[in-house]
Amino acid sequence: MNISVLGCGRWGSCIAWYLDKIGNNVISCGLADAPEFIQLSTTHKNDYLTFPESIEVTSDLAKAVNHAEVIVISISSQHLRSYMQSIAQNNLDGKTIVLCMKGVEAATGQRLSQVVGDFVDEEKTPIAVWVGPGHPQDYVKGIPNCMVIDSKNHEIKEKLVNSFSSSLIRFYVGTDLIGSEIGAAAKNVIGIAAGMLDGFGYASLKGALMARGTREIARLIKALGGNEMSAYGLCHLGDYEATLFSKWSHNRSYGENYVKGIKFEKLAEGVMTSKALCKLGKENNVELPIVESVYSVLFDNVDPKDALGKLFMRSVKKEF
Ligand SMILES: NC(=O)C1=CN([C@@H]2O[C@H](COP(=O)(O)OP(=O)(O)OC[C@H]3O[C@@H](n4cnc5c(N)ncnc54)[C@H](OP(=O)(O)O)[C@@H]3O)[C@@H](O)[C@H]2O)C=CC1
Ligand SMILES: O=C(CO)COP(=O)(O)O
Repeated sequence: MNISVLGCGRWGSCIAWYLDKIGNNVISCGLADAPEFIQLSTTHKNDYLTFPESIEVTSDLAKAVNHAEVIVISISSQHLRSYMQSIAQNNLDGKTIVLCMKGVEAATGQRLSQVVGDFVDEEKTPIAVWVGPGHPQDYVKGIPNCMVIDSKNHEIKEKLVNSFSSSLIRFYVGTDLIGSEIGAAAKNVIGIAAGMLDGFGYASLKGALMARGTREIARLIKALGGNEMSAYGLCHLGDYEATLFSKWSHNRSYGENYVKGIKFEKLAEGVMTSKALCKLGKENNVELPIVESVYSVLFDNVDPKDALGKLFMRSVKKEF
C-alpha cells in the first residue's frame, strides 16, 4: 500500500519504520524546519531508530498527500487543526486518514477525529484512530505489543487491522470510537499523576491510581456517549504500563520532573489534555477528581502535595 506518515517525531518515525517493515511503500513527511525532520532527512536516523533506504523523507506535503492511499498523522494534538488547514488544500477524496495521536483539543473539547472531520467529507475520506501501548525503544528491539484501530467506518477499520497486523503488533478492531479516543488521551493525564507520585517516592500509590483513574475516565466516556468498558481496554488501562510505569514515558517523566522542579522539554500531551478533559467534565457534569487535581497543579499553581492531600480528604464514596 502507498502510505504517507505526516509528522516525523518520536512516534511518527516509528510508525513509518513499522509500516515500511511490513511491506508498504512509505513516505515520511515533516516540517522543513523541525529539528526531527532535519536529522531524519540528513542522516536517515534519529534518537530511536534508523530508516531503511526504502523510506523517502520529504518536507513536500503535497507530494506526500498525493502519494498516499492512507495518510497517517502523528504530531502534537493541539496543532492538528492548523496542520489540517494545510493538508486539506490537497484533494483527499478516496484517501483514508489515520490518527496516531493521543489528545483532545483544549480550545473546543473536540476529539481529534472530530477536528479532522471539520475538514473532510467522511463519506469520501474516512477517518480512523490507531492507539494503544508502545514505545519506539521497545518496537525497534522486536518486543511485541497489542494496539487498537477504531473508526466510525467498519469496512475501513477492518481493512486497516488486517493490513497492519504482524508478529510485532497484534491489532484489535475497536468498537467505540468515543471511548478509544478519550481513553487514549486521558491515559496521558493519569501518566502525569503517576509521575508526580514517582517524584514524591509514592510509587506504591500507583495501583490505587490505576483503579480510581480508570473509574473516572469510564464515567466520562459513558457521559460522552461511549462504552465505559473502553477505559479497561487497550486504549486506556492497556496503555498504563507504557505510561504510568515506563522509563520511556514522556508524560510520566513530565510529572516526575514537575514535582522535582525540573523543566521537561519534550511533548507531554497530558498537560493540555487535562485542560480539555476538565472542560468536558464540567459540560457533562462528570466528576474527575484526579484529572482536576492534575489540572489544578499545572494551571492553577496548586502545590502537588496539597492536591494529593485534597484527594484523600474527599467525602467517603462507594467504590463502584
Ligand atoms: N503508542 C502510541 O500510540 C504513541 C503515541 N504517541 C502520540 O503521537 C503524537 C506525537 O508524539 P511524539 O512523536 O512523541 O511527539 P514529537 O514531539 O516527537 O513529534 C511531533 C512532531 O510533530 C511536529 N509538529 C508539531 N506541530 C506541527 C505542525 N503544526 N505541523 C506539522 N508538524 C508539526 C513536530 O515538529 P516540531 O518539533 O517543529 O514542533 C515534531 O516533529 C502525540 O499525540 C503522542 O501522544 C506518541 C508515542 C507513542
Ligand atoms: O502513548 C504512549 C505509549 O503508548 C507514549 O506515552 P508518553 O507520551 O507518555 O511517552
